Amino acid sequence: MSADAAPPLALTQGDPAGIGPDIALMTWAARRALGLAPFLYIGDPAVLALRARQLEIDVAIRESTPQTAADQFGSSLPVLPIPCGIDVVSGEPHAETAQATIGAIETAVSLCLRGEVRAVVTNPIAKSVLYQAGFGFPGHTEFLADLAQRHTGTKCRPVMMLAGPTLRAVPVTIHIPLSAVPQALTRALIVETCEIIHADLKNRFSIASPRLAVAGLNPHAGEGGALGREDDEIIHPAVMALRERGIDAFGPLPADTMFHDDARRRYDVAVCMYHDQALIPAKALGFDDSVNVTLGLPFVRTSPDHGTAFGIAGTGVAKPDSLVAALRMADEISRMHQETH
Ligand SMILES: NC(=O)C1=CN([C@@H]2O[C@H](COP(=O)(O)OP(=O)(O)OC[C@H]3O[C@@H](n4cnc5c(N)ncnc54)[C@H](O)[C@@H]3O)[C@@H](O)[C@H]2O)C=CC1
Ligand SMILES: NCC(=O)COP(=O)(O)O
Repeated sequence: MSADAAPPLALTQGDPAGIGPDIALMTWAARRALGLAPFLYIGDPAVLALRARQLEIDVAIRESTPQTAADQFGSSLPVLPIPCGIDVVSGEPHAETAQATIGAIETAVSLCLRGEVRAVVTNPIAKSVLYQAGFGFPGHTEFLADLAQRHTGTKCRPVMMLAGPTLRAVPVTIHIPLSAVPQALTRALIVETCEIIHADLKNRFSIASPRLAVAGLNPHAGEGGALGREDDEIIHPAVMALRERGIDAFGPLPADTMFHDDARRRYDVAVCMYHDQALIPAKALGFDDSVNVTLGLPFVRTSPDHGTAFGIAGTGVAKPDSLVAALRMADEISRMHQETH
């Protein structure tokens, strides 16, 4: 790395049988046209080489470190090697690769907390594959918070936000069954989530006075209690508490009418009560270019909004756009963060 160059971004492999390697290769191939910041790929060079042949992408794959990646990025794809230990077949996930997948994430976080990379960008993992290998977290979001906590000794509460050109949306509860949502929703959880959103929209997204639109849980936000009591008894008091703390939160809003074009102009983020309430509008409005960004972490983490897409891995059909958006967002936020520290 030349003396004045910023550290690279870290890009984890994700599930090696998924489209992570495809979109990483496509993104690297378009790096000049897109004006992308250098990234260091953390994963198995053999998987990448095989996928490049399948996709007919002409690329030199070069073993690298955070210190050498930025200089190499123009002429080759820099890789910090973490071998998978088996021959990976596109589209055929295998529990034996789980340790390498997890290892790539752990390595990226360690490097980031040591300042050797600027941000962590993760390719998609298949949760079920990792669960088979004993992975004890619902997804990256919770795992990254645990890693941060282990490194820093400070409690960390992560918040998932899907951010696209026309909508930012946060699910207050994430990967839990729908039937568990009403029990999980508490006034304290909503308030804490909104405080983290408010702080990060100001500090990381430069929104001076973020407006938080809080969704109801039940149809018509409970219709005065006739269609459920959580809206009046949990969500409304949470919104009041937030307003008392000076946060511009409003709601609970009927969720069916808060995502149309005019409604979205009235807020900076939609705070939703469960996974699909947030992710359906986010992906419907911007599947190709939305980014999954984790708020509340002591480092910057972004990810494409989509999953492993095993059915199209190795075919050339996968679009790299959401990964490109995730890399751009990680670059912007981490540069801003460096300037203010
Ligand atoms: N950040 C992460 O690690 C995420 C991981 N997942 C995991 O991914 C796995 C598969 O999940 P699914 O629900 O099937 O969602 P998915 O996003 O992998 O696929 C849904 C549909 O979109 C298509 N698709 C996805 N990405 C695409 C791209 N870049 N270009 C073109 N088409 C694309 C797929 O071919 C499929 O038809 C699951 O195990 C899930 O846990 C899902 C979302 C995020
Ligand atoms: N549905 C979003 C998703 O699964 C991403 O989760 P995470 O791995 O970023 O926690």
